[in-house]
Amino acid sequence: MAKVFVITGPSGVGKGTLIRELRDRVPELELSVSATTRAPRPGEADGVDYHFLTPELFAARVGEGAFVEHAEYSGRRYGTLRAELDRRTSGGHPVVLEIEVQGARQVRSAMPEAVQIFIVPPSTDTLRQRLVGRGTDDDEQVAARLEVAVSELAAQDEFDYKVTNADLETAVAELVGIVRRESAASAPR
Ligand SMILES: Nc1ncnc2c1ncn2[C@@H]1O[C@H](COP(=O)(O)OP(=O)(O)OP(=O)(O)O)[C@@H](O)[C@H]1O
Ligand SMILES: Nc1nc2c(ncn2[C@@H]2O[C@H](COP(=O)(O)O)[C@@H](O)[C@H]2O)c(=O)[nH]1
Repeated sequence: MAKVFVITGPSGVGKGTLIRELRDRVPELELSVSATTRAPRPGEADGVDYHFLTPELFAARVGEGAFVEHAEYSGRRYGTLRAELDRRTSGGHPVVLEIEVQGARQVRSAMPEAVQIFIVPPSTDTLRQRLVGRGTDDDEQVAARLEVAVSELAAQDEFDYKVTNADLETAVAELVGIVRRESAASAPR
């Protein structure tokens, strides 16, 4: 069985950046591409960064039971399509999901064997600086994301692992260690 890793934590903490670096070092690690109703950012491509769905199509897919988990975040919908996850796990390679905390909880119920990792920012100030520095969200969106971050940070002890993303290299090395250790532990002998 393919090992599933959930990487969660507040928006702007560096989940996407860490996963890119992690996949450079663990090339067999597959990324499950999420679905969302938010608009693509400059440079984002459909099917690569997200499956971009209209609100109507997303709702229809929810009705069909097509999602493993889904959640509303900052006024938009996000979710993991069962078909996407099945396709990624079918090769037997480890798979990573990058999702917010409500979705991570749903995955914990549906797939208790999945390894859940919470990424912690060095401080709330640093989180704000990263969100602002990324330049993808206006002031109102940054404030909304920081408000959600407060409750997400309060949930960090629910997760199997906590990794602080202060120095990028240190955090990536920690993630590589977790993925390699957990994958080896579940490999057939
Ligand atoms: N260790 C780090 N040190 C400094 N900057 C970082 C570090 N990790 C990530 N960043 C920067 O922080 C910003 C946010 O990172 P990223 O987009 O990866 O966050 P995210 O958690 O994936 O956000 P979202 O959940 O909104 O997708 C980016 O500009 C990224 O370059
Ligand atoms: N529950 C889910 N959350 C997801 C999924 N894909 C991404 N996300 C999370 O949403 C927020 C906002 O993302 P952004 O791309 O608009 O910055 C962030 O925390 C993501 O991790 C998903 O499939 N399910």
